[in-house]
Amino acid sequence: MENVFDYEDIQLIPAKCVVNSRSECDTSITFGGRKFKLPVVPANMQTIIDETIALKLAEEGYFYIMHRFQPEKRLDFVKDMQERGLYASISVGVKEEEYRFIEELATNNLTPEYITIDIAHGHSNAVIEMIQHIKKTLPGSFVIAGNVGTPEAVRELENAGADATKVGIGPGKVCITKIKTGFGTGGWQLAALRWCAKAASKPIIADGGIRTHGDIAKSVRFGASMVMIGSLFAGHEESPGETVERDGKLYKEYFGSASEFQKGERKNVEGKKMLVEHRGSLKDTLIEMEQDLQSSISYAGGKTLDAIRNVDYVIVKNSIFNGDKVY
Ligand SMILES: NC(=O)C1=CN([C@@H]2O[C@H](COP(=O)(O)OP(=O)(O)OC[C@H]3O[C@@H](n4cnc5c(N)ncnc54)[C@H](OP(=O)(O)O)[C@@H]3O)[C@@H](O)[C@H]2O)C=CC1
Ligand SMILES: Nc1nc2c(ncn2[C@@H]2O[C@H](COP(=O)(O)O)[C@@H](O)[C@H]2O)c(=O)[nH]1
Repeated sequence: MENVFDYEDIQLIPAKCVVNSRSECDTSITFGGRKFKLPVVPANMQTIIDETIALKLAEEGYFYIMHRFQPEKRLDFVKDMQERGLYASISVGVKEEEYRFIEELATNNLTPEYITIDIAHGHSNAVIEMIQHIKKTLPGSFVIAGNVGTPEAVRELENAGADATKVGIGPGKVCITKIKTGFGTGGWQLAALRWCAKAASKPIIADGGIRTHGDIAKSVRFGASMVMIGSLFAGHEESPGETVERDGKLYKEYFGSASEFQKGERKNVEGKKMLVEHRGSLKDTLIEMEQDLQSSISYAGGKTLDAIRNVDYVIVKNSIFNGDKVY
C-alpha cells in the first residue's frame, strides 16, 4: 500500500461554495433501501445502544444497529419494532445457537430489515457460512458483515452474499486488540478504509476511531457509506452505561464488547472500560453532527454528501494510536 495515514493526518481541501447557507446542504444517505438523516450509526455495543435509543433513532429517521448481548430479547425486539411500522436492525454472532435464532425468526415470519454479523475477526469461514445461512433462511434481510480490514476480506464477504461490509479491526477507543495482538487497522484506519473501499462493490461501514465530527466527512471522502461511532455517543444522558460521579463531575461508563465487563470473565479480553465525560442529550449531538456535516458539504463545494467523495486532500503528518493513551 502506498500511503498510510489516519484521521488526524488528513485535511480535506475546500472547493468553491455553491450554497448561500449551510442549511441548504443535505446530509442524508440511502442505505439498504432506506433513507437516513445522517451517514452515522451508533456502535452496536451495550453501553451505546438499548431498545429505547433504537426506537427513538428509528422514529427520528436515523440508522441504528441493536447489539447482540441480550440474545433472548432480540425476537420480541424485532416484532415490537415492526408492529410499530419501524424497521428492525439487529446483530448476531456466529455460534451454533445463532443459526437456531435465525431459523426461529423465519418460523415466526419475522424478517429483520437489517442483520449485522458482528465478530472481531470477520474474514473467516464462520462469517461466510453465517452470511449464507441468513441469505438462505431470511432472503429479505440486508446483511452487514464484519469486521474486516483488507480488500480480500471485503471481496470474499461480498461474494458470499453480504450486502455491506464493516471495516475496522482495532481502531476503537476501548479497543486493546492492537496492543494485545499486534494486529489491526489501529493508527491507519482511514488508509485501510480507502484500501478496502477501492475493492468494494457494495457499501462499506467505517467502524471505529472517530474522534471528531470532521472525521465523519473524512470517512465519507475515503469511501464510507456509513460511519459507526462508539465513544462520541457514550456520554449522553440516554446512554445505557452507568453514570458515575468523580470530584463533582459526571461521567458515563463505556466498555468494549470484548472486555471482561461484557464477557463476565477474563478470557480472550481485547477491550477495556473507561469513563467518558457526560455531554447532555443524544438529540443535541445528532443535530450538531448534522450541522457540522452540512458545513463539510459546503466546504466540499456541493449540496449533498457526494460532493465530499471527490475533494482533494493533503497528508499533514503520521502518528499512531489516534491520540489515545495506550491503556
Ligand atoms: N472491531 C474490532 O476491532 C473488535 C471488535 N470486537 C467486538 O467484541 C465482540 C466480541 O467479538 P468476538 O470475540 O469475535 O465474538 P464471540 O465471542 O461471539 O466469538 C465469535 C466466534 O469467533 C471466535 N473468535 C473470536 N476471535 C477470533 C479470532 N481472532 N480468531 C479465530 N476465532 C475467533 C470465537 O471463539 P473463541 O473465543 O473460542 O476464539 C467464537 O467462536 C464483538 O461485538 C466484536 O465486534 C472484539 C475485538 C475487536
Ligand atoms: N478491539 C475491540 N474493539 C471493540 C471492542 N468493543 C467495540 N469495539 C469496536 O470499537 C468500535 C467503536 O469505536 P470508537 O472509536 O468509536 O469508540 C465499535 O463499533 C467496535 O467495532 C472491544 O472490546 N475490542
